[in-house]
Amino acid sequence: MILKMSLDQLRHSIEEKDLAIISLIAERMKIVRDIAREKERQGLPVRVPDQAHVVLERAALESSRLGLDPASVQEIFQLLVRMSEDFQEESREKKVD
Ligand SMILES: C=C(O[C@@H]1C=C(C(=O)O)C=C[C@H]1O)C(=O)O
Repeated sequence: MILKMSLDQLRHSIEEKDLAIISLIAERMKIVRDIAREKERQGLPVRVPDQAHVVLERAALESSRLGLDPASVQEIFQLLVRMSEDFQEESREKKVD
């Protein structure tokens, strides 16, 4: 079925998926904001290497299951974790000022 679609239609399908990915990143960051508040309340550090490791391992496993290159997907998740940690650091810095 996908073979019958024009290049424009296929690119439109990619656009829809790209927008969905961005939406999910925004949802992830909303959860990060709640986690940031809770960790600050409990006096816990922003960066938790063991938890980041769990996230990256899960990404690799799920990627392999779906036939994707795990190392490439892990790179994407490294970026997401960095974005999340940077956001948490910045929100703590803002409270100090
Ligand atoms: C979100 C958290 O904060 C950090 C960011 C993580 C992430 O974005 O997945 C994971 C671990 C922490 O380094 C957390 O502690 O769960």
